[in-house]
Amino acid sequence: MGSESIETIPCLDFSIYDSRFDQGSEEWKNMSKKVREACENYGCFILMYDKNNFPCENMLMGMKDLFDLPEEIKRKHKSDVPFSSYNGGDSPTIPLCQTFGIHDAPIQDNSLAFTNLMWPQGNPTFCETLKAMNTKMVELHSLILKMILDGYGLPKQYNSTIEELKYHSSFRFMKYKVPEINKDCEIALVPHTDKNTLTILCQNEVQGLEILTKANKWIQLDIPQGGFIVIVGDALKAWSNGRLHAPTHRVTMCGDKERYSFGLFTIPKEKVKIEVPHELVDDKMHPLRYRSFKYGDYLDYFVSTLKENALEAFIGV
Ligand SMILES: O=C(O)CCC(=O)C(=O)O
Ligand SMILES: [Fe+2]
Repeated sequence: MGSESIETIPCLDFSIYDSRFDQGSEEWKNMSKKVREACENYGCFILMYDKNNFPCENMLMGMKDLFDLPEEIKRKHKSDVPFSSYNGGDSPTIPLCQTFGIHDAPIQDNSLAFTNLMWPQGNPTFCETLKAMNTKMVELHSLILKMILDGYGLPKQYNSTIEELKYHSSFRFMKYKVPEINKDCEIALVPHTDKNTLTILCQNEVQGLEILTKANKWIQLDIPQGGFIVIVGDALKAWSNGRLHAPTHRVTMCGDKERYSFGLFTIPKEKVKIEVPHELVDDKMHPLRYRSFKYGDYLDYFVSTLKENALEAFIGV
């Protein structure tokens, strides 16, 4: 055996942290430092939550019913927002994966409109669970982004930047099919970085998410029940002058059980300029890596080129 140690993604216990948590306390500062370090070193971490606060089990149950609906009903979900319409698993980038994206679902009408489109007879349980899950996940995004600000010791004036970085959200449902019988394992979602600000995902008991480390090694995540995975996206990486890492990740399906995951993706306001805070730039260790940009322009660029290194190509100094 070699002496190489296997890297593990940090696991942070957030069960006592909510929006009412004392943000000046030592505990808060310690956790902010751990969040910052995890996001710098890995671009992701596992977050253990209080099960009483997040209706994950109910959401996973509801989404099984959603994916069991007839294809012609699911196809009714169409959206102008990129990657949000129903995708039935026939895309080359997501060969085994079916997805729905609901843009700005916390706005009550969007959750209701989506539910009523899928279940014209109504499905109040699904709708209420979606709204509750959304609200809680948006709160968690705010908490983590605040911790990142505090982890860098940035002044409060940047709170408004956080608001802009998480201005929109997309709630996404994913179902991964089992690989064909003659295949052991199959890539179900091709390697990519998330283009948004921050992603928080929850899954059923079937693992499959893999992260490429900075040392260029794929590691399989083992996300426990009661845990989310938090992933830094390109927009947050750019804002942080590349100090936070946006990890390449993929999903590999093995075995004979379907995988379900859902997540909330926060997305910057399209028209606002994303600009690296001057506090995160210095001549020696952290020279400026990214020019300021409008997020909407970056997304257009990515959608039209689908370049793997879109961020560097678009705004790299
Ligand atoms: O399903 C997962 O665990 C990962 C999904 C993902 O990476 C994405 O939708 O961007
Ligand atoms: Fe992703």
